[in-house]
Amino acid sequence: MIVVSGLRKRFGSHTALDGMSFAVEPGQVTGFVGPNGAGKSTTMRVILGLDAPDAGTALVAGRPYRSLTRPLCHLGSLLDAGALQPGRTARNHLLWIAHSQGLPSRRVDEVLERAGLQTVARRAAGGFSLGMRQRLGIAAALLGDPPALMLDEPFNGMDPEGIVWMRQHLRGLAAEGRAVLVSSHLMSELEDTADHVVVVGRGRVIADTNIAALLKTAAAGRVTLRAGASSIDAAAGVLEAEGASVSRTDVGTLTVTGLPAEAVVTLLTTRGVPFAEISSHRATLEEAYLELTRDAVEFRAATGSEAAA
Ligand SMILES: Nc1ncnc2c1ncn2[C@@H]1O[C@H](COP(=O)(O)OP(=O)(O)OP(=O)(O)O)[C@@H](O)[C@H]1O
Repeated sequence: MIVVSGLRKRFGSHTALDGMSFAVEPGQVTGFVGPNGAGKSTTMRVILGLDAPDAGTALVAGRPYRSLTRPLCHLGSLLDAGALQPGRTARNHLLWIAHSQGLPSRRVDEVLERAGLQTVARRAAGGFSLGMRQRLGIAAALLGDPPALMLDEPFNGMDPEGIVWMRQHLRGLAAEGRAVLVSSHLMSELEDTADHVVVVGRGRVIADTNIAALLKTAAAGRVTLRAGASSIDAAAGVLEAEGASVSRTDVGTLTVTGLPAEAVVTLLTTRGVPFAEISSHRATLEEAYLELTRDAVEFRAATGSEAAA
């Protein structure tokens, strides 16, 4: 388990971490999401002891990472897939790490197979695509068979097949009981992958929530109604008269809030207003993310100005 408490870190006058606190539980994939510059990589570097915080603590298995005797057996990490010696083969890259940590060579062949890299194991890693380097980084993170894993933007550079592989792989690692922390600046990348999400902005946590609960709240009370051009206005009028709020989201489509789907069906049927389809809205993770951060005015303003810059 990874526990981060009250981390603060300044680079000159810039505050990168402003009281970052969260825990990564075993048996689940925890998404670590926020816009560029939100402090995700800095947090991960602090967890690994690569950056020293000005305040706060980051503990792995109850201790600072640097004080662990065999750190790779407690936490496997992938921060920068490009950090390898280009002339070295994938297998030799892993052998070098394994031997430096007193791990047996057989682990190298096991993780190569797990990452789907057996056929390219004897090729120089310098010729690998970014997606293959990500796989090699994951193989390295697994060498010590650690109960916790931490991956910074592992979907970067992956083709669609690689993304599917990565999602299944992360889910498999969590199913084995490991605590898996995965950062991304795109909430949608974590669809069908994360069980839990820690949303960050400007160096602090905006939300720390279970994905299922988040999607349920985001979708709560929204109904999509499709009707023909001749009845759509009548449908809107009937529903508004009952206190619902109605907005036109597309031609022939209304989004209704304030009335459950069953009530919308009953009302339109009893008033004789024809409709083609009524469905409860299923929120996407991206929608839930936007809803979650809607009130964080400072965060949204920062995101906008950063985007403009
Ligand atoms: N070594 C450093 N020196 C100066 N500023 C830094 C340094 N490392 C990070 N920062 C700044 O700290 C802030 C947080 O950066 P960080 O890389 O942790 O964000 P991030 O959420 O990982 O973003 P990204 O998705 O772009 O990787 C940024 O404003 C960044 O410019």
